[in-house]
Parts: sequence; C-alpha cells; structure tokens
Amino acid sequence: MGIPTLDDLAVDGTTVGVRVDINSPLGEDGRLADDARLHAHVGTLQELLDRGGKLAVLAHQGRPGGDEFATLEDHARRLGELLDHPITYCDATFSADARDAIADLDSGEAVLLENTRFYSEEYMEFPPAEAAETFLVDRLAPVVDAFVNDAFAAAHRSQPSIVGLPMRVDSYAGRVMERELDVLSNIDDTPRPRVYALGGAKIADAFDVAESVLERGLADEILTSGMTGNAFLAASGVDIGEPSMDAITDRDATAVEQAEALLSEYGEKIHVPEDVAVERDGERVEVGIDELPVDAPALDVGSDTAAAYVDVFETAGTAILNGPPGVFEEERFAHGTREIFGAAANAEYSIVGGGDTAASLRQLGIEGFDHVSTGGGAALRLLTGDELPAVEVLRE
Ligand SMILES: Nc1ncnc2c1ncn2[C@@H]1O[C@H](COP(=O)(O)OP(=O)(O)OP(=O)(O)O)[C@@H](O)[C@H]1O
Ligand SMILES: O=C(O)[C@H](O)COP(=O)(O)O
Repeated sequence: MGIPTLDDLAVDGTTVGVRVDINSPLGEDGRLADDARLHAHVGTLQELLDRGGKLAVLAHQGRPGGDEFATLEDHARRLGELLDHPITYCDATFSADARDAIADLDSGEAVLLENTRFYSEEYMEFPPAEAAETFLVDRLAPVVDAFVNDAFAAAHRSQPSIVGLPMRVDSYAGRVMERELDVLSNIDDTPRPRVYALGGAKIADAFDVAESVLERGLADEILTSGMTGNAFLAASGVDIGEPSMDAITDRDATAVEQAEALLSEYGEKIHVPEDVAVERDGERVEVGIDELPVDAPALDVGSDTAAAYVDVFETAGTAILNGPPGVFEEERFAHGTREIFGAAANAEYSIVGGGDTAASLRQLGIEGFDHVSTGGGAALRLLTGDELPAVEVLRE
C-alpha cells in the first residue's frame, strides 16, 4: 500500500493523536441514533490501547449550523462502553485544558477531545502545508508523538486534523483506513464479471462512478435503479412523466443528457429499469414502461426489474453497490432494495459504498457482504479512481 500502518508504529508509552470519523446520526434528544461508525473504530483504538498507547482522539460531528452539529460527550460515553480501556471526554480540542488532559493520560488511557468543527479553521479546506500552520495543528502537534489517521470517511476533506497534523507529526494509517484503501483501491483485482448496482438520489455521483468504471474497463454490467435509473429510463427515450422528471432536473439539470451520452457510448453494459413503482391512494402500484408516463414519481423499481437484476447477480463475480434502488425508508418502496441487494450479497465478492446504502442494509437486515465501507464521499472518490487528500499526505 506504500503507507505506514500500525505495524510500523512503536506504540508503548507514546502519546498518539488518533483521528476517527464517528460523525453519526443523532436522535431528537441529541444522543447517538446509530453507533455503526463507533463500532468500526473500536479495533484501531483497542489495539493502540492494548499496546500501551496514550490516545488523544479527534473527531467531528455535523456541520456548523446543521441539526447534527453537537458535542462529542455522548460519543465518549458510548466508546467507553465499547472499549476495554477508560476513555474520558474533554470539552476542548486544543486549548490548555485539552493539552492538560492529554498530558495527564497514562498508558492504556484515551481522551476524546471536543468536536474539531467547533473551530472555524477545521471546517475550511486548505492545502496540507497551510493546514499545518493552523491553530489546531500548531497547538496539538507538540503534545503528541505520533498521529494515526483512521478517519477514512473524512479522507476526502483537506482539513487541518486530516492533512495538517501528518505534515508535522510521524503519521500512520489506522486499521479502518488500511482496510478501506486495500479493498476500494484494488477493485481491478476482484473476480469478474464485475457488476455495479448504481441507484440512490445523488444522480451526479452515480454518473461519475459509471463513467469512470466504464472508461477504465472495470465494469462488465451496470444495473441502474433509484432516481439514477429514472434518469437512464428518460435518456433511453421513455416519457417517465413530469413528477419523476422534475425530481431529476431539480437535482441535476443536465442529468438526462449525461445519461444519454453514457448510453450511446456504453449502452450494451448499462441496464435500465423495465418497470417502476409509484404511490396511488397510499398503495404501491407497479407500472410497466409501456404504461408510462404516470402522474406520480417513481419511488422504486418494479418486480420485473428487480427479478432481472437478481438474475444478473446470480452469475456475478463481484457486486459493487452504491445508492439504494428505491425509497427503502418506506416499506412499500423497499422491495427493489431488498431483492437486488439481497442477491448482491450472494456474489462471490461484494462491496458496499455510501452512507445511505449501508443504512439500507442495516434497516432491511441484509447481511453477508465482504466489505461495507464506512465512507460516503470518500468511498465514491476511490470508486471513481481519484486520490484522497488524507492518503496523499500519509504517503509523503
Ligand atoms: N426513485 C427514487 N426517488 C427518490 N429517492 C430515491 C429513489 N430511490 C432511492 N432514493 C433515495 O436515495 C437516497 C440515498 O441515495 P444516495 O445517493 O444519497 O445514497 P448513498 O450514496 O448511499 O449515500 P451517501 O452519499 O449519503 O453516502 C435514499 O434516501 C433513498 O430514499
Ligand atoms: O459523513 C461523512 O461523509 C463524513 O463524516 C464527512 O462529513 P462531511 O461531509 O460533513 O465533511
């Protein structure tokens, strides 16, 4: 991989800054509503603590002004339950109080510092050399002996705690980072035929993935669904009706043209829905493409499409999923997601990228994937063949 990992770090007795990504959905009471990302980092934290590290853990939660912008107190409480070592919470990130909390650590102890994004610099993006001169980095770099970046899900952000600290401190990839890079950077070694299921509502992201993997010869088949599938359906010449079209153009005015370009170049590899599901009088109603247009938005693929996609997965070597096939949050429109993702889990090798995609698997109880990425945007960047700022600085 060409990046130093925990195997290269002499941990015992050293103070290690560890960046994790435990940015999580919160409930109405402000407490954690889902702790999947905390679970993901337990391996790295536990290993460092078992090996005698003193850990200053850094993380962000939400975005300034957003509903989920919050302190990390509940995250520390939950991590305390998940780890076999003590972890305290400090309501400061790099002030004298924070630095004192770090200096007070014994081997095998951790402190979770306050949400890095309480400080405006951490919500800006900088080239690494400039990030290295920010207050956060300037004050924390002298009090840690090493830095471990395990925050794969934030690796596409060129922010001080991601790219600045590694410019000043010996730095290593944590186990989550290592595994994510290993899997998502080496897709070209996975068994064929390689089938991508691209759905969801971020149509532009799905087009980027489709274009990149088709251009690079990585994809043998692309199964389109969700709003992305609706755009491909429109691009194939079907009048999908105004509500579905409006939903697409609201997100991306040129979506249909982009889908047309992909179909004209790679049409034989791109599967388009044969039927869709809409809501009528509160019920799910399936509509074949010969019955379109309809005056309601298509919120799921229909049963024929789901069955056809399940067939493709029967013989798939690798299944790569990004974006749920329907509005899975509503049971009526979860059918496509349940069927298609359920079949994908049986492929010889299967990879899942995308926050909502992973959430759909948890909600529908679909298991058996080889790799479920912790990252949304970061996984997408790797799937489209781009380098991640966090990884570039670890390489240097
Ligand atoms: N036909 C559809 N119409 C509208 N929304 C849809 C449709 N199909 C799926 N969705 C919605 O797409 C959303 C997820 O899409 P998205 O592209 O954001 O997935 P993701 O890439 O896994 O997530 P993220 O980018 O947040 O990591 C879900 O909330 C789902 O309800
Ligand atoms: O949830 C995520 O995708 C990461 O934690 C990054 O968060 P951000 O998109 O607010 O930078």
